[in-house]
Amino acid sequence: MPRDLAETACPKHQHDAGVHEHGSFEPMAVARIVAAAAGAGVVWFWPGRTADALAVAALLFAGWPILREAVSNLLARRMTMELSMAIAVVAAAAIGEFFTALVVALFVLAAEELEHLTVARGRVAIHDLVAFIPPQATVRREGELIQVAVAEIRPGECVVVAPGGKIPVDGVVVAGHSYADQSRITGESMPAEKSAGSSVFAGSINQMGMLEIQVERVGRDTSYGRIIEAVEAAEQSRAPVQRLADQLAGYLVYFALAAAALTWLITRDLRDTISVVIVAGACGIAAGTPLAILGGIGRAAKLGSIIKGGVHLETLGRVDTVILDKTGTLTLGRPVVQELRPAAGVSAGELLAAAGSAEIHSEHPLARAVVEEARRTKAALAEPASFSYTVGRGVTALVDGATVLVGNRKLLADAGVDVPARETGLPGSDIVVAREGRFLGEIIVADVVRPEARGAMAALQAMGVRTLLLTGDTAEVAGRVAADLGIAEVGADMLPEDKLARVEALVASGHRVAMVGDGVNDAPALTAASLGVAMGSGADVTKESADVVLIGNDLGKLVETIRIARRTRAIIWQNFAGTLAVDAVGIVLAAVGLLNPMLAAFIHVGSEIAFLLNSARLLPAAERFRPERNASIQRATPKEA
Ligand SMILES: Nc1ncnc2c1ncn2[C@@H]1O[C@H](COP(=O)(O)OP(=O)(O)OP(=O)(O)O)[C@@H](O)[C@H]1O
Ligand SMILES: [Zn+2]
Repeated sequence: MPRDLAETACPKHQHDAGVHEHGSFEPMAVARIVAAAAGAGVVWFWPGRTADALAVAALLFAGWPILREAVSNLLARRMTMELSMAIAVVAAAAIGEFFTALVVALFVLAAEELEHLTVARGRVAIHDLVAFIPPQATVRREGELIQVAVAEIRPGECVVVAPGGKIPVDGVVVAGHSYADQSRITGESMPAEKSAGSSVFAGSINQMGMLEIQVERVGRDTSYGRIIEAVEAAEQSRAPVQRLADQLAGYLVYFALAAAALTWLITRDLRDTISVVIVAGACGIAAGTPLAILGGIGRAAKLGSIIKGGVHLETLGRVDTVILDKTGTLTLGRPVVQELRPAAGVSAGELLAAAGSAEIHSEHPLARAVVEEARRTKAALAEPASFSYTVGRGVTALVDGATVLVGNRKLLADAGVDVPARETGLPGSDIVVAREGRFLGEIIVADVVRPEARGAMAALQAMGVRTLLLTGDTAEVAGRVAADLGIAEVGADMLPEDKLARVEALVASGHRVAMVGDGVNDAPALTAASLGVAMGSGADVTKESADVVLIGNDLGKLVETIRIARRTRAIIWQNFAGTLAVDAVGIVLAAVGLLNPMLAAFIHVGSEIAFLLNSARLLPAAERFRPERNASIQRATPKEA
C-alpha cells in the first residue's frame, strides 16, 4: 500500500535507530571519544598504577559499544571489523599496553562517528525531498477557502496556491497565470509558464501569481511522491554489488586474522601481531558501497530520473545497448494529420468521417490525431456500434451499419481489401481506410521528433552504447527517423511480440539491454530487457513495468543518468581496489614489524574515511528552498513573456 506523503513527512519515521538524526553529533558517542582521549593522555603523561586503573575504566566505558558489537557478531557467527578491532584492543590491554588500546579504541570510535555523519548527510539530502511538500494546503470547499492537511485532499478538488508557495499536488491549472520552478521533478532549471489547462506537479514552486489547481493525484501517487518512494526503496534494497562488498569485508577480516596468526607463529612479537589485526580496514567498502548507491540514485532523482532500486542503478551502469520505440519515445507522441488522400470517387470529408468515427474509442496516438482532425474540420462523426483493435494493425468498427477498417496495409490486406501499394516519399506515417471491403483512401500523419533526441543518440554512441530503433511503423518512416537521429539499426513493421523476441535475443546473447518505451504494448519488452525505461508521459502499465522512469520525458536525462550510474560503479570499484591495496600493503608492513598498533589503526581508519568520502562525492548537494535564488528567477522571467 502506498503510504501517504504527509504521513512520512516527519523525518523520524525514516531513520533507523542506529543512525543519528540530521547528521548531528550524538552526546554519548562524543563522551566515549573524549573518555578514550583523556585516558590515553593520563597514561602517557602520568604513568603509574593509578593511571592504569583510570585507563581500564576509560577503556571499559569507551570500548563498550565495540565490545558489545563484537560479541553479538561472534554469536551471529559474522566476521566483522568490530570483532577484529575488539580482539586487538583486548589483546593490547592484556599485555598492559593501555595507551595503545585506548588510541585504537579512540580511532575506531571516531571513524564510526564520522561514518555515521557521512551516511546521515546522505539521508538528510534525500529526506529534504520529503520535507519539501508542505503538510497543509488551501482548498476551495463549498466556495470557501480552507486549510486542510495535504493527506486529506481528494482528486477532483481545487487547491489554491499563493505566489511563492509550494504546489502540494499534481493537477491541472483551472485559473490563474504564473511560472513554476519544476526543477525538483523534471530537473529542468528554467521555470515553466502555467495558465489554465497547464499541468503542474507537486514539489514545484509557484513563482508569481495565484494558481487554482484541480487535483489529479495526491501524496505518493504524484510524480514527486514516486521520486521519494524510489529513493527510499533504494535505501532499503540491496544491490548485488552490496552483497559482494559485505562478503569482501568479511574475507578481509579472516585474511587479517590468518596473517596475524602467521605473524605470531613466525615472529612471536605480540605488538606486530596486534598491528596486523588492526591494519586491515573494510568499512570503506562495507559502508561506502551503500552510500555511493544512495548518492547515485539521489543524484538521478534530482534530474527527474526515478531509479527503482540499487540493482537497477548497477545494471544501468553496465548497459551496452539502448533500444528505443518510436512514437512517444523518439517523437513527442502527438502526431498531427498532414494530408488526406481520398481514393477516386471518395471525398476528403467522407474519408475523414469514416476513419474518425471508427477511431473514436481508440487510445492510439494515431487514432487521436485522426479524431482530432475530424473534430477540427467538423466532419460528421458517428458513434460506432462495435469496435475492436488488432495489435500492431489497427481498428475494425461498425459505423452506420458498415464495417470500417482503419490501420496499416496489413490490416486491410488480411481482410482481403485491394489496397494500392504505398507511395514512397510520403511526409509521414500513412493510415489506410476501407469501408465494406472498399479502399477509401489514405491519411498521412506526422509526429515531431523530440528536440533533444538527436543529441542524446549522439551522446550514447560516443559513450560506446549501441542504439536501436524498433517500431511498428513502416520501414520508410522508421528509416527516415533513424537517419535523422543518427541511429544505425532499425527494425520496422514489428508487432509487440517481434519487439519482445528481439529484446530477448539480445539479452540472451549477453548484451545488457535498456529498452525505452512509452506505450502499453511496450510493457512486455520493457520487462524482458535487462533494464526497462519508461517515459513519464507514458502509459501507467509501462511506468509500472519499468525500472527507470524519466519523469521529464527528456532523453538527454537518460544519457546523464547512465553517466551517473557509470560513475557510481567506478567509485565503488575504486573503493574495492583501494581497500584491497591498502590492506595488503598494510598487513605486509605490520607483519615485518614496520608498523606499531597505533600507526596501524591510523592507516585503517584513514583509508576507510578516504574511501567513504570518495563515495560521498556522489551525494547531491542538500538543497533547501532558497528564496533569494527564486526571487531572481521571478524577476528575470516576465521579461521574456
Ligand atoms: N488505432 C490505430 N489507427 C491506425 N493505425 C493503427 C492503429 N493502431 C495501430 N495502427 C497501425 O499499426 C502500426 C503499429 O502500431 P503499434 O501501436 O504496434 O506501433 P508501435 O510499434 O507502438 O509504434 P511506435 O514504434 O511508432 O511507437 C502503426 O504504425 C499503424 O500503422
Ligand atoms: Zn573499519
